[in-house]
Amino acid sequence: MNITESKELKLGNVLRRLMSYARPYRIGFIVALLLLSARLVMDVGIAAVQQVFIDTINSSNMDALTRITVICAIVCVIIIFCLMLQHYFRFVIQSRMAWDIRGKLFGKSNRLPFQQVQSMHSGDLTSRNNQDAGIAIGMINSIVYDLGYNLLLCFISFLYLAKTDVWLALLALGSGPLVFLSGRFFDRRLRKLSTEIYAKEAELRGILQETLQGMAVVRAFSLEEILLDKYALEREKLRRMQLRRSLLNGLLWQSSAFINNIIMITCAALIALSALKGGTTAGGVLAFIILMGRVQWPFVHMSQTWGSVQEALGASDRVFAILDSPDEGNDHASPKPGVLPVISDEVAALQIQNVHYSYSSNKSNESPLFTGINVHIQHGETIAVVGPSGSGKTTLIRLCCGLYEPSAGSISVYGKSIFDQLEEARAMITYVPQSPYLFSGTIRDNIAYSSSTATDEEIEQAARLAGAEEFISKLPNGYDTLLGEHGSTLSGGQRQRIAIARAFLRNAPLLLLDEATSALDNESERMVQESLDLLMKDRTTLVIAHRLSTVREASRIIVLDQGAIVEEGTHDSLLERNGLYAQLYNIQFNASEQEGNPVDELTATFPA
Ligand SMILES: Nc1ncnc2c1ncn2[C@@H]1O[C@H](COP(=O)(O)OP(=O)(O)OP(=O)(O)O)[C@@H](O)[C@H]1O
Repeated sequence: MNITESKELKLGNVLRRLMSYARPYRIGFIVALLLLSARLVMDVGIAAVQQVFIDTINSSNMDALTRITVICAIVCVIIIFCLMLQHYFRFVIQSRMAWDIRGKLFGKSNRLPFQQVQSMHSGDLTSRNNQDAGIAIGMINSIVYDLGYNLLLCFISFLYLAKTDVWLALLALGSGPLVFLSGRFFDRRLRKLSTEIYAKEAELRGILQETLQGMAVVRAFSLEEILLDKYALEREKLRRMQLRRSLLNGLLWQSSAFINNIIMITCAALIALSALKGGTTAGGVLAFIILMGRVQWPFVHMSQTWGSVQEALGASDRVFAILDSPDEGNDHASPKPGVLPVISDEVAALQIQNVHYSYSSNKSNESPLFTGINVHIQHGETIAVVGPSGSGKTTLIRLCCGLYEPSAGSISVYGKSIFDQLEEARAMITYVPQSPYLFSGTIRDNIAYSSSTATDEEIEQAARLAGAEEFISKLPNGYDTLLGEHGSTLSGGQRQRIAIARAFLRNAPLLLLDEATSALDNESERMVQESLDLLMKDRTTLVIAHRLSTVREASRIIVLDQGAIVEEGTHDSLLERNGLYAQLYNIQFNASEQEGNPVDELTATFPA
């Protein structure tokens, strides 16, 4: 199932699943429900007390009046204390449940197939985690506490009314289902509209997020107006949807209130008539009218809050669409850090066998990128992948990391299948992407992400090997310097060296490297390249190569074109062959030499 198309789940199913989040807090949940009975005493008691007050005033009994007043005051204080406690319990439990479901969503987002996450906007995932999860948990609490309480109130009030006039009590009760059913006409529309509104809100959040992240480009290209218009257009669509939802909610509320009021007036007139005939006292009429409201209220409340329940169901559908998605790979065992298979020359370091892959899930629409690609790398080899832009170099590396799942074929790392033994296979890999991703936090944390058990000495050793020590020591707090978002307070070369330090610390036997093409100044370029050379030493490496030096020194070069390996060999043999590789080489380097610019082996880049 595509995550973005949420499936409508049955109400019972949603409630059961959401209630499972209350299980760890069941004692507090029950205590909160018991404390709620204080409100029941207040709501039913107030009618009884008013009846007694009026009848006592009519009989002019001053002693009884004083006694009742004092008892009422004491009971009131106790009730208020219980309700405060109930409110506290309810808040704590609700926030813990929301915390738990958000934690589950966060964990799940990290295990979803990479391609699925790529197809979603990060703003959408953020919305599901923050807003939708909160709304879903809020619904379950409001159903259990408010609806549960109101139904109990209805039952007790009904018993009290039946004591006065059983037929009128039944009439008041009978109006309830009528009120509730009148609102059901709007259910489906409200739920569908709510799902659409949450998706649109997520989209808007995404636009905002993207604009903030790309602020430098926005300013440099003066995109402010264009983006504002785009935002305003989507905002207007959202406003209209919200307006439609509010109209539907208004209709739902008013239709239930209308039926309720008609029945209320009829019953009030009939009980007043009964009092005139001596059937009850003035206090009895007052108590009857108050309690009749209590009997009808749960249905009115249910009918009106049913709209909110439909909205919350829309949010729940979006939350469960994530939680119900299968994890990436077929390996559902927990990771076993540090359990590396024995490396032997008999087992290929990387074996890509007959792999087929297409970005489109609907294969008839788009021709596949790979149709049976084979790569075999022995331990210790360095294989450079070159090819024109869009030929499939990055996709190949991502397939090796298990980020994408091929439609056919197999990939194994040191004998471990990347799909059936994903965690074990990944433990053998270090992936250094073209643009390093740094998290907010300290430099130390950022290096340590690749090994949860690393000591400070090991982290510093990794930084030293990556040539990062010098600039880190000049920072105000050294390794404990806090980085800005995505490491924005560091230069491009410094960020790359932190990423290389991470790779040293991980110390996995297979290095998957996407060489950076971004222009660094010659000095930074040289330093980064030296660190990378050191990293590649004694490791098996599959590198998307851009530097001439990397390509020249590779044990083998694979030339990709439109998803197929069109040439394979060493630098000299491929030049001799005079095919695509020689063509790419000549465009870049011969031309530059002919123009009188000698090629710098370290910094010269291969075309992509
Ligand atoms: N997420 C994606 N969804 C759909 N198509 C994609 C996606 N990523 C890449 N492609 C397509 O797959 C093909 C190969 O892309 P890939 O990024 O692997 O090429 P590349 O050789 O690494 O290119 P470059 O050197 O420009 O980085 C391209 O045609 C590209 O448009």
